[in-house]
This record gives sequence, C-alpha cells and structure tokens, in this order.
Amino acid sequence: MKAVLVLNAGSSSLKFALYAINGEVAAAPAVSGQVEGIGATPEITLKTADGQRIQEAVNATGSQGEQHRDALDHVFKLLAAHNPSLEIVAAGHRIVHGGDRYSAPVVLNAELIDELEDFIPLAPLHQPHNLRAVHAVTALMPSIPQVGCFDTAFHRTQPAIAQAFALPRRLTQGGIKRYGFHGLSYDYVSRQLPEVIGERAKGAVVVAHLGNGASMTALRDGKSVASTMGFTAVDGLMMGTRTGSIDPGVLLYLMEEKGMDARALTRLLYKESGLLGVSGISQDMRTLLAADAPEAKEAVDLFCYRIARELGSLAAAAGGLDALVFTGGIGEHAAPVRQKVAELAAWMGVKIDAAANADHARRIDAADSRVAVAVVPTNEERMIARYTAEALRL
Ligand SMILES: Nc1ncnc2c1ncn2[C@@H]1O[C@H](COP(=O)(O)OP(=O)(O)O)[C@@H](O)[C@H]1O
Ligand SMILES: CC(=O)OP(=O)(O)O
Ligand SMILES: [Mg+2]
Repeated sequence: MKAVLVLNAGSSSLKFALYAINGEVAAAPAVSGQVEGIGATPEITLKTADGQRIQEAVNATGSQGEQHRDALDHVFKLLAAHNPSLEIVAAGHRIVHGGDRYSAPVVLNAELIDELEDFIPLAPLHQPHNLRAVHAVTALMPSIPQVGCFDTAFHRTQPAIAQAFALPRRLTQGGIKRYGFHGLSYDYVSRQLPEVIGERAKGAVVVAHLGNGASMTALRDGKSVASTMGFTAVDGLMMGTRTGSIDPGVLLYLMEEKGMDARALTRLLYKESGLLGVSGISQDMRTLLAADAPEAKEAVDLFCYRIARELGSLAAAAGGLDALVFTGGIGEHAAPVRQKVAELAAWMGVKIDAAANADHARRIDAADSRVAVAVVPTNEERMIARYTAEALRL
C-alpha cells in the first residue's frame, strides 16, 4: 500500500510518522515516533500499529544542527527496518515559516526551498531543521514529491489590524508583521471542535497550544483572528526556554549598557529564558511540577499568569469567550497548569471540574461554568499527512 512519510522537526525534537493512503489518509499511522532531547542526550522511540515499541539512544554529538542530522539518519534507519511493506510515495514536512506568501501547503522544488531558506533568521530554532529534513529526503529518495506545510498558513485569515505592528508603513509593507505559528496544530484542533464543544465551535474560542514552544490563538467560526506569536516564534507566552513578549527597551538596554550583540541576545531570548531561565532548574514542565524548590513554583506561576493575561487580550480580539481549549504536551497533560489558569480566569466565567481535569477528560468545565473548557490532543503529523495527500491528489 502507498504511504506518506511525515517529518515534523521541532526545536529539540523530531517527530515522524508513516500514514497509509487508501483513497484517504489512514486514521492512525502504521509507524510513528519521535527523537526527543536533541541538543542534550537524544533518544528515539518508534511505535508500530501492532504495538511494538522500540526505544534507543541516538548516537549524536556536535552542534544542534549536527545532532538533528544524526537524528534523521537514525529515523531513516529504523523506518527501513520496521516499515510494514508500505511504499513511500511522498513526504510531508512541517515548515515553520512561510512568510507572507504561503497560505496553503505547497509542493516543494529547489527554487522554493531557496526562498524558504531566507526565513531561517526568522525562526532559527525551527526553519533550518525543517529544511534539513527536506534535503535529507531528497538525498535518500530523490524521486518522491515533497510537500511543505506551514505553521504560519492557518493565521493568514486574520484581519490586517491583528497582523500589524505600529511601525512605519514601509516596514509593514516589507513584511514586518505578526505571522503567528503552531498553525498545523490549531487547524487540527479547530476541526475537532464541533465534536467536543458543539455550536460553541462557531463562536469565540481561545486555543492554548502549550508545548515546549507555546502560543494561544483566538478563533471565530474556527478561523484564526489573532494570536500571541508574532513576526517570530519568540513572542507572546513564556515558553520552555523562550522569553515570550518582553519590553523591547530591555533589549536596547542590554545592547547599549551590557554590550550584548545580536547573537548573545538570540541565545538569551530563545535558549536561556522561559521556564528554564526563571526556575534555573529545567525547561521541562514535568520536572518543575515535581520539584520542591520555590524557583520551580515561581516559574510555573509566571507561565500560568502569562497565559491568563493573554487570554484576556485574545477574548477582546475575538469579542468574547465561548470556549477555552488546551492542547500541546503541557496543555494535554499538566492538570495543575490548567487548574491555575482556570482560577485566574474565573472572572471571565471559566470554572473547571477538578475530577474531570485530573482525568484529562475531553470536557473539563464545571456544570455551572459559563465558558466551555476542553482538552483536545493535537496531531500535527496527521494534519501534515492530509495536506500532503491533498496537495498531490494521492
Ligand atoms: N505528563 C505531563 N505532565 C506535565 N507536563 C508534561 C507531561 N507530558 C509532557 N509534558 C510537557 O510538555 C512539554 C513538551 O510538549 P510538546 O508539545 O511535546 O513539545 P514540542 O513543542 O517539542 O512539540 C514539556 O514541557 C513537557 O514537560
Ligand atoms: C513554532 C514553535 O514554537 O514550535 P515548537 O512548539 O515545535 O517549538
Ligand atoms: Mg510543538
């Protein structure tokens, strides 16, 4: 049977999946898995549809980029050994930045890949790894078509006012504006919403995608109307290692008074801040929730506070709040984070049911909550497989 290979290269992870195509994309992947801990001690996990689970260390050293390359090699090696006789006829990739130009998935060619290389400075933690995965597939399977699926595309429905910075016109016209990210996740979640929250899916909904990278998006009728991430994926919420929104005056101060250059600021904003920087312990929410240190609690509290502040802002953009939806590794699994956010948003009519929250149930709102509250596991890989099959009419 034919299959699509999906590669989703994140900042510190590489997720992969093989989806069989038989008229439509299979509901579940035949093989899937991920490499986690790229940059530290990468480990690969592969799962097959018949329940086999393989876990191995990835032999990777060197820079983040070199480790991503070693991780890809390992993925291809394991896939070759565990492919249940599927014929890979196409590859679909998550590409974080598609700029102003791309509002839908595209079939990749050399010229287009060159153009996407130009966005590397706008998404330094993602774009280079996304494109490395494209090049790796080209080298290994030169004859199969590849499709790029953009994190920014879903947000192109936003009104111009939601995308604008208060900058001189010429800069806005030159493309310096808010793009928004995690679009594959929001698209997937948005399509699940009618089943989970019924008619409210047509109303004002805020989705919180809380993973290692974290953002929130306001939806109206299932379409993006505003988002916390901006020109780059460092804006908005506090994240695992990223600051999120910060007074730009701080950056000017650090440049002028502390002699920090662009490289040092990039490291500070993207890699040394967020949960890791504030706690001084870890970027991993599991570790922080299990820790006794007051610094761990401070980091988690700030993370939740920022979500609650942005929730108010996004409700203003959406013109209300009919539902609040949690997704991403933290959104799906960290009940204490959902609990804290709900407490801070009580004034908006958000009230959750403690038992349903502890169970990670689909609906976690209390019976007397004005706002529906849901937990919807995301699936960027399935979205990429669908987009790829559609773009190539498989
Ligand atoms: N059971 C859990 N409880 C709390 N946090 C969790 C749990 N499982 C995963 N997480 C957190 O989810 C985050 C990773 O989210 P994920 O969406 O997988 O990340 P990525 O952005 O790399 O795709 C990490 O901070 C991790 O600690
Ligand atoms: C855009 C972004 O931040 O992605 P991730 O959550 O994979 O880091
Ligand atoms: Mg992610």
